[in-house]
Amino acid sequence: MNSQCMLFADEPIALVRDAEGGIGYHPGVVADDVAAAWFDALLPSVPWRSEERPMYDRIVAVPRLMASVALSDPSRPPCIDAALRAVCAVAPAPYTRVGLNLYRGAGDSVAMHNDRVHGLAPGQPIAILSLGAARDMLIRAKPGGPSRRVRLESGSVLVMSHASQHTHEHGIPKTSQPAGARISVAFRVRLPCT
Ligand SMILES: O=C(O)CCC(=O)C(=O)O
Ligand SMILES: [Fe+2]
Repeated sequence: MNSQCMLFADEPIALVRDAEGGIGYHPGVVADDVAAAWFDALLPSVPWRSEERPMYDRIVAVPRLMASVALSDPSRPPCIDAALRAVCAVAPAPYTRVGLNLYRGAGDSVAMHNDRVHGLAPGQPIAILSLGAARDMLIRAKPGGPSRRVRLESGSVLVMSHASQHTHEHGIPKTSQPAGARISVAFRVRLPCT
């Protein structure tokens, strides 16, 4: 890599622009060894749950494990606080809750969707820290058209504005390439009593 590339290696990449900051990808927010240590700490300590949902005439398992932890929960894993500080360095906000996803391998995914904004504080970002294996995210404007593909590397933070949830969808498709496990840690600002 030449010095020009080195200089800009960790620059944020704007993927979507809007009045609230749009959607941006911040590579290298957390060093690789730190991200790996947080992955190793979260994998066994988070209360992962599997969910089912109806699909046509069947009930199917949601293809990933999920968990949710309040940032005020005294039993939260300590690295959540360290992760919060790292995320606040690029997307400061009064976060209240983290939603975690565990993609066990290449077959785990999340379908294209926007995050439900009901109960989230207007104007506040959603910041997703990636740990473990890199996976691609697709981002597409709601009217349809081409998707933008962004590789979410371990230690990166993807920041999405509240407004962008009305205009764009995002998802993590299954991949035909072998993939190790990945944990995403999504920081959100919930309104009180929702
Ligand atoms: O795992 C990710 O990076 C995305 C997760 C996501 O979109 C969600 O939990 O709503
Ligand atoms: Fe989402």
